[in-house]
Amino acid sequence: MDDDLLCLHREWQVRAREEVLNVFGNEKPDFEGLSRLKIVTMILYETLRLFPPAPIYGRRNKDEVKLGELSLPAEVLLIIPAILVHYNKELWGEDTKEFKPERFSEGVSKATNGQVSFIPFGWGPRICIGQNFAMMEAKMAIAMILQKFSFELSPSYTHAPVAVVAIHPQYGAPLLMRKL
Ligand code: HEM
Repeated sequence: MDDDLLCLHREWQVRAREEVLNVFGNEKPDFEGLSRLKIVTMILYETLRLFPPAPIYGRRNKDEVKLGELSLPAEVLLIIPAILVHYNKELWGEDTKEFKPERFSEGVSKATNGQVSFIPFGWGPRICIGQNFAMMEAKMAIAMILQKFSFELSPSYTHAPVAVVAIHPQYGAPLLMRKL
């Protein structure tokens, strides 16, 4: 999904490549450098907002709990619609459907005004244990691709995100890669 969005928004592909080349040149990305990638991180967050791989997930409350005016008996299955939260206009503004990595230019808490409105990895004590690993892995893959290739969507691409367990492009995302 990230590569697709960088094809559709070439200006962000250019900005991300500039950053990657500034930080690593043609050297292999290392952990310290990956932590300094700001533009790439903004792009990743915005991609996770628009296309959260886990669009909904469930939680079961162990004991009876009061939630605002609701009283939930024990063992109720709660479905958390992360994708609806990510597209909520009250939380994100009228441009919620647009790809705008600049929302995250000052980090997640600024982008969300301190609310729990960005939840691609869940939230609270059971937040995804692999989130840092997943972010590092994605940054490394993107950095290595950006160092060596420019890319655009193949004309055969059809935009058809589908959720079967995780959100992914239904017909794949064929890219045309050009060696730099
Ligand atoms: C982009 C990649 C990933 C996304 C979007 C993601 C998303 C999530 C979400 C939403 C949850 C919470 C589910 C719930 O509350 O029911 C979760 C939990 C979890 N994730 Fe991930 N995840 C990702 C990558 C990974 C990776 C790479 C690992 C392992 C290396 C991992 C391991 C786990 C584990 C073990 C839990 C359960 C934590 C617990 O219940 O205490 N995830 N993940």
